[in-house]
Order: sequence, then structure tokens, then C-alpha cells
Amino acid sequence: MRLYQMADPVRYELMNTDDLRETFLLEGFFQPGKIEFAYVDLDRTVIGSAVPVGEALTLETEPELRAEYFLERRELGVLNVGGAGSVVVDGTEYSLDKLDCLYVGRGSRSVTFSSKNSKAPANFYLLSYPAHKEYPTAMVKFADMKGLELGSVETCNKRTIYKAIYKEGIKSCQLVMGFTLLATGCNWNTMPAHTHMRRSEVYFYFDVDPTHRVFHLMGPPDATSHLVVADKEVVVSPGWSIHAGVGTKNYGFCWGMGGENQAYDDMDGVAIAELR
Ligand SMILES: O=C[C@H](O)[C@@H](O)CC(=O)C(=O)O
Ligand SMILES: [Zn+2]
Repeated sequence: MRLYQMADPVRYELMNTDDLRETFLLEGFFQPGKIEFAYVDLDRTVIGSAVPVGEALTLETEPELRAEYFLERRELGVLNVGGAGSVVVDGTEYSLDKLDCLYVGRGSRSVTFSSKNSKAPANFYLLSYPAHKEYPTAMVKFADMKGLELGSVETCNKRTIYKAIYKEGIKSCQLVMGFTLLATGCNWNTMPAHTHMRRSEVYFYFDVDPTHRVFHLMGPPDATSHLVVADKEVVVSPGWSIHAGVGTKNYGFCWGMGGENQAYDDMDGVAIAELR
């Protein structure tokens, strides 16, 4: 498992493009037939992917976790951004079509991933945080999520926020997870931007046209930088950093958070004119 150590705002100011990319941008997930993981020291986030092709893939513990099994002290969120698939948790099967989301509670011993059709494999995005108690494993289908409409065509940021794991939805210890889909012709996410010191956030961009890119904006509001992000890449956002982006075309992204406060609207907003 790759290990990432986050930079603080002081080191951030000294970083060039390569430094920024090596620290905040995680590439190389979604290898066919494999499970991939990265461990980020910030909030002890584990980020991963599972792309089952043919055989089912099993969630194995990692040496760095010093745990008998992966979810011994952790909880896991799973979002399918590929073809139809299923996840079996301790003998119970959950069928996940594209954009269906599963929460797997602490203490679940056996987790396996499979695809319905190897030619159109499931692409499971995985996000895990430490958990202090067990909450029941639960799935929410895309069709049953109530979207929150934000933005407008005039400001190029018309988009729908779908919350899956959150206070009024699937319960968890600290994981908050959902995704945002941009309307055709719109390209700005999370603008106006915000920070939230009580939680770090992980952005996973998907459905980015392979010939297009998203310019992800990060950093303190008065000292922003950008990362050029391709499809299925991940950006880690510390509490002191804004997280927003503008694509050369519309796209989707999964946002996931860990920390001490699950209130979705606990954000410190930044006026657009304050950004530098
Ligand atoms: O803290 C919450 C997150 O930054 C995202 O949910 C914001 C987002 O999806 C959007 O505005 O498009
Ligand atoms: Zn946020």
C-alpha cells in the first residue's frame, strides 16, 4: 500500500508542480483484476479501487494496518462508477449498478467484489476511515438518492449533489460520502469554494472524457494552486485547503470526508472575490 504524508500550508507555499502532484494527487488506481490502496496520514484515510475481471477480488488486510482483517477497526464506503457488479459482505450479497453506494461497517470480516460482465467490469471506488463502533452495512441505490440541485447555467456550475452516507442517510462513525454530477455545458464544481478545518476531503473524479481534464483548485483561499486531473484520479484536500475545480467539459466526482464533524453544511465559505 502506498503511503502519503500530507503537506502543511507552510511547505505547500514552496512546492512546484511536481511536488504538488506527488503530494496531493493520487494516480494509478483502477487496474483491471486488482485491488489498489493508498494510505494517507491525514485523518488516516485509506483510498482504493477494485476492478474485478473474471474472478472475484477479496478485501485483504494490509501489513500497514496491523489488523487481523481490513475492517477490524475501520469502516468502508464503496461507490461503483463502472458496469454492474456485486459486493458480498459476510455472506450477504449487494448488487451495485453504476452510482450505487454501499457502506460496510466495522467488524465485517469477509468482503468480496465481483463484476457481472468482465467486458464491462464494475469499477469500485473505496474510501475508508477508522471507526470507533459498528454501524450496520447498508446500500443506497442511485435511483433512491434525492439529488440537491445547486448552481446555474449562467454561472457554469449547474450540478446535482447526491448524498449517500451522511447524517440523514446511511449512518457511519466519520465517513461522509456522496457524489456530484455536472449538467451538460457546466464545468465548475464547488464554486463559490469553502474550507472545513474539522474534516479533510477526498475528491475522486470520474466520467472525465479521456481527451479532457479538470483543473482542480487547492490551497488556502489567498494562495491557490491548481492540479490538472484526468479521469479516475484522486485529490486529497486538507482542512485548510479549498477544493473546487473547472473542467474542459462536464464530469462527475465523488466527495468523501473524514474528521470530527459530519454536518454537511459545516463549511467556511469563501467569496469568489476573496480568492487569490
Ligand atoms: O464539503 C462538501 C464538498 O466539498 C462537496 O460536496 C461539494 C460539492 O460536491 C459541490 O459543491 O459540487
Ligand atoms: Zn468540502
